Formats: sequence, C-alpha cells, structure tokens
Amino acid sequence: MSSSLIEQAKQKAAYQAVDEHVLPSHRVIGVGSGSTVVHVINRLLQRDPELNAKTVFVPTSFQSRGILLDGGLKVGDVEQYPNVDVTIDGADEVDSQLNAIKGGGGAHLQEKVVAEAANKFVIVADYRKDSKLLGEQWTKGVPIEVVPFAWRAVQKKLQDMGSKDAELRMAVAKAGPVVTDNGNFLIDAPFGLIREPAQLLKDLKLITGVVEVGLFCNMAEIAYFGCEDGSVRIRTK
Ligand SMILES: O=C[C@H](O)[C@H](O)[C@H](O)COP(=O)(O)O
Repeated sequence: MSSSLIEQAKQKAAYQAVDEHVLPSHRVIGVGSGSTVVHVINRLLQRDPELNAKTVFVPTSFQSRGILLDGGLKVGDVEQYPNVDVTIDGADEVDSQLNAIKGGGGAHLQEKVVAEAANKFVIVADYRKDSKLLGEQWTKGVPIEVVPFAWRAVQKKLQDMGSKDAELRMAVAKAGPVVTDNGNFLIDAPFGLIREPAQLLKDLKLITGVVEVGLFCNMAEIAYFGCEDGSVRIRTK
C-alpha cells in the first residue's frame, strides 16, 4: 500500500473518532502524539471556532503542543485540568482486547497520564496496527522510559526477564541516545508475542529506574482502524 493510502487510512480513522467522541459540551480534550494525531488536530481545527475558543486542549508532547499552538488553539496541562472529557491518541499496535503498545515516538509517559485523566480514551490507527496479540506486528519491542543513570541496570534486568534484545534507543540526527520530552532515556524491549500484557506491565513497572512502560492495558474504550479499502473498522471493549 502506498504511503498516501496509509495517510488516508489514518485520516479516516482520526476524523471519525473526533466526529463521534468530541462533543460540543466537552471543555477539556486530551490530544495524543504521533502522525495519526496530526489528523485528529486537523479535524479539531475544522470545528466551529467559537466552540474551540471555549475548549482547552491538553497535549501529550512537544510535538502535539506545537501543532495545537500553531492552529491557534488554547493549550493547558493536567496540573491545571486534571479532569479531561476525552483523550484521542494513536498507537503502535492494538490487540483484540484493546490493549496497546505506545511510545514509538517516545511520548508514552505524558500520553498515559493524559489518557488516565480522561473519562474516555479513544485510539486511532491504520490497519497495520490491528493485531490479535501485541508483538505480532510491532516487533521493535515495548518502549520503556528510564531515568538516564539507571539505563544499563534496567537493560540487564530486562534481559534477565527474557528480553535478550532490549536496546537503548539511539538518536538519528544526534550522537547518543534519544532523550524524551521529560529528559529521560528509552529502552525498546522485545518480548515476542505478549499473551498477558497486564502482567508484563506490572512486572516491568516494578523495575527500579523505570519511569513508564508503553503498555496501555484496559484503558481504551474504543479503537478506530482506517482500512485499506477506505472503510473504518471499529473495535469496542
Ligand atoms: O510515542 C508515540 C505515541 O505513542 C504514538 O501515538 C504512537 O507511536 C503512534 O504513532 P503514529 O500515529 O505516528 O504511528
């Protein structure tokens, strides 16, 4: 499939999710991160400007904050707005139970906080992210944000837990590791097919030095997948 068709699939999922879940009565909207969320923001910008002027948007990264500000929307944070009406975000992979891997762009810490602050968490993605089990299609591993000084110790623990290929994520246009929006490092830890994501999440969070894990378990209420044929597949819990 061409990249423009994939973009169309992302756009269809994003537009439908905004249309069905961002209501005129909502005053605080959580906005995730990544390439699919760009379409979410574009759709939000097509709403009645008077309605947008009465709404605060809570971004989850430097990326989404910048796009919201460029669009002239009012941004806030969870410290000011701990009660979010709905959060819409992308995902790297979603399983049949709506558990998700997130953090391919390193934004999962803020994303999880804003998703948990929301009354409803909605995922938007293209068909490549739709799996029966996590780890089927996203084979780079579970993104894990770690405090920098602990990265080697955390990597060793992950290897002991069976993720032999757990690797520090390296930057592309900079020498050295990726540094997150929160000043931390990332380790990508492959665990093969993840049959019990909630248990894995608990085990990973108990490792000292781990800040947050890119496994979102039992959080999403609904997921929209843009398909190859132009339709949108919806999965609910
Ligand atoms: O850290 C990044 C986020 O979790 C993204 O939502 C995720 O990587 C999906 O991004 P995209 O829509 O670009 O595939």
